[in-house]
Amino acid sequence: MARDKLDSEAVSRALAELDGWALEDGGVAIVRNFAFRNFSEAFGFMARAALAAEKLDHHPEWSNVYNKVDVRLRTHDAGGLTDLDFKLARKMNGFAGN
Ligand SMILES: C[C@H](O)[C@H](O)[C@H]1CNC2=NC(N)=NC(=O)C2=N1
Repeated sequence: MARDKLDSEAVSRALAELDGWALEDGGVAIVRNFAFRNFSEAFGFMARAALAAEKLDHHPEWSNVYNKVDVRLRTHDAGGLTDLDFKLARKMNGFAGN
C-alpha cells in the first residue's frame, strides 16, 4: 500500500533514483532545497506542487523565501517514509525541471 512505511533498504533504493533529495538525520524524512530564478518561478513551482499534493492527499512541509523553496516530506500517518513521499518528490523534481 502507498501509505505503508518503507524499510530502510526500500528507502535507499528509492532515494538512489531520485535527484537532489537527501535523507534527514534519523531517516524519518527526505529533504530538498530548490532554487529558482526569482520569486515568480518559485511560487509557480509551489502552485503546481500544491495541486499534485492535494490530488495525492499527501502534503509537504515547506518554506519559501524569495527564490528558495525548502521541502521536507514524510508520512506522519505511517511514522516514516512511504511510496507517497517518493511519488510527490518525483513530481516536484519534474515541476522544477529535473
Ligand atoms: C487525513 C489525511 O488523509 C491525512 O492526514 C494525510 C494528509 N496529508 C498527509 N501528508 C503527509 N505528508 N503525510 C501524511 O501522513 C498525510 N496524511
